Amino acid sequence: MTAVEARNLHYSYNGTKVLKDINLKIEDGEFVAILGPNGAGKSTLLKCLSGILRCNGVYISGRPIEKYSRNELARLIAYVPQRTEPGFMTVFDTVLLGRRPYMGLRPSKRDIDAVKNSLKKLGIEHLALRSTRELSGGELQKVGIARALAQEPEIFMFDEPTNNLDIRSQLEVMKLARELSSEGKTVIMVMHEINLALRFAERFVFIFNGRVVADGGRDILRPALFREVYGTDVEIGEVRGIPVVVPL
Ligand SMILES: Nc1ncnc2c1ncn2[C@@H]1O[C@H](COP(=O)(O)OP(=O)(O)OP(=O)(O)O)[C@@H](O)[C@H]1O
Repeated sequence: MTAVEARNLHYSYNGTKVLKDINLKIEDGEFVAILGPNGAGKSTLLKCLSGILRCNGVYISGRPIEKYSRNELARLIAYVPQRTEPGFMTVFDTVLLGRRPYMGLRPSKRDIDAVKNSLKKLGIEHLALRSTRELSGGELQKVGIARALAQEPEIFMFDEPTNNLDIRSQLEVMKLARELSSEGKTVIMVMHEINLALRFAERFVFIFNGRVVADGGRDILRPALFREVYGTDVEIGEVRGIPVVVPL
């Protein structure tokens, strides 16, 4: 079934059009990387698809996004922003916020367990009682991802989740995303690290000047596409069977 769909999606900020006629159909369990240069409209697209920005033409499981209540949407979609803002709460309580769509006045054992499991998955249990104001950029990034896991949604939308992460943590996050997708969750990830995208995602959507200019599997990744979208020459090779893009 189609998890997320955009039909003739347009979006403007103060009269300036940044998304133009976007048509996309993302199926349940797909792992899609959204790629493209700075300012192309990737984050805006993710915000439209997640309901953070109100746009016409977004459908979640075949139903217009505006027909869902906030709570319904929060059970379906977890959106992880580019930057998780630090606050006065502990890491544990911040991740517990992901349980809000399910929680009554007090967290249940199920809520607590979901938080503990998410912290464990991200390898940050030792930070549970630290204030989020005392974390490094990468640690904070992991807190944002843990909060999304605790939310137990059907669809994950990540905006550059590997930002601030060291190479080992980058791999862990990408493996986690692939695991989610193999469990049937839909993963939509805005990212710049083309080689990580190539290795882990199964579909690539390139945004350029607010439009989808390419959409497909590894076979669409040709040097001509990189020249068109990024204005740079690349060579596409392979290491241990994994495709690698090298800018020249
Ligand atoms: N809140 C806003 N108000 C006005 N213009 C905005 C706003 N947010 C983004 N823009 C503009 O919209 C365009 C698309 O921005 P967006 O953040 O979607 O790009 P992006 O592809 O995610 O870029 P990056 O890779 O640099 O994160 C840019 O020209 C940006 O300056």
